[in-house]
Amino acid sequence: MWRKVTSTSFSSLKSSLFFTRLHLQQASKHNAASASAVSRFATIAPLQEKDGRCPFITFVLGGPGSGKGTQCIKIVETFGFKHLSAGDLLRREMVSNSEYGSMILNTIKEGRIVPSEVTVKLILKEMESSDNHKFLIDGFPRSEENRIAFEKISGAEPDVVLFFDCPEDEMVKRVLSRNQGRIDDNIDTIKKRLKVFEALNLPVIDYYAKKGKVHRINAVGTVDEIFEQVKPVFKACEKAFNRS
Ligand SMILES: Nc1ncnc2c1ncn2[C@@H]1O[C@H](COP(=O)(O)OP(=O)(O)OP(=O)(O)O)[C@@H](O)[C@H]1O
Ligand SMILES: O=c1ccn([C@@H]2O[C@H](COP(=O)(O)O)[C@@H](O)[C@H]2O)c(=O)[nH]1
Ligand SMILES: [Mg+2]
Repeated sequence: MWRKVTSTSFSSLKSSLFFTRLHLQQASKHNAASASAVSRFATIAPLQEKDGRCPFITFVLGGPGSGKGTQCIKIVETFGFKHLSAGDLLRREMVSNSEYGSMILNTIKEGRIVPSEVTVKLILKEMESSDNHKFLIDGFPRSEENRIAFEKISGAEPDVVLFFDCPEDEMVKRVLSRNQGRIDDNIDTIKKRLKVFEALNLPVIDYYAKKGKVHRINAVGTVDEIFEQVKPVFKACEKAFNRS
């Protein structure tokens, strides 16, 4: 549970983040009590502080093959985040004898989006069990429904949203040469993923852009060139990393 801030020396950024979260958490409690839509999440608890520090949450968004995972590895090395790829969590769940296994397999094959209930549960479980309090949530939220579910259940909003903006032909080229044996790295599924990205994921980016949280990264160039655009985003947040 977030602790109430009493000091007046906090920066406006910090207090606005805190009060956004407090507001969301209060809204979450209210909604959990009153809205049946949320009742199916009842077994998931809102995010807790870790060692007196608020979780620092980054959503890493961009189309298929835009380089999210590649840049997350570099962010982890430089800034010490915990990287949670929603796609990786779903693939792990799929091969773990889970009741959701065949549903996840079929959904990924079709390039569609797994129900929020499943994905949010997996993400929050990983966040709760991590010693880290700085998270890169890669490839999530995929839709407004995902976003609303995450905010309601966790009681938190992202501090930062990275958007890797990449032309479609470059994304297709990268995915087709990825060679990691993914069942969705074929031209038919890629076309579907691109459509889903445009229809459902861009509205999430628009939503956070209106809140001033989106950092657009030009995802064309070498991995190092792209990381040069990413670095200042987190350098500017270093004070916020350890807020309580
Ligand atoms: N800047 C770059 N230039 C060329 N290739 C790149 C670049 N960044 C990543 N790649 C390569 O493109 C492929 C896709 O990258 P990555 O897996 O990071 O994308 P992603 O956004 O995580 O994709 P997905 O949403 O499908 O998981 C990988 O093979 C990666 O090595
Ligand atoms: O929040 C999520 C994330 C992913 N999926 C499904 O997994 C695949 C692959 O995701 P990557 O981020 O490219 O690894 C995606 O196309 C979706 O089918 C999801 O449903 N929800
Ligand atoms: Mg990825």
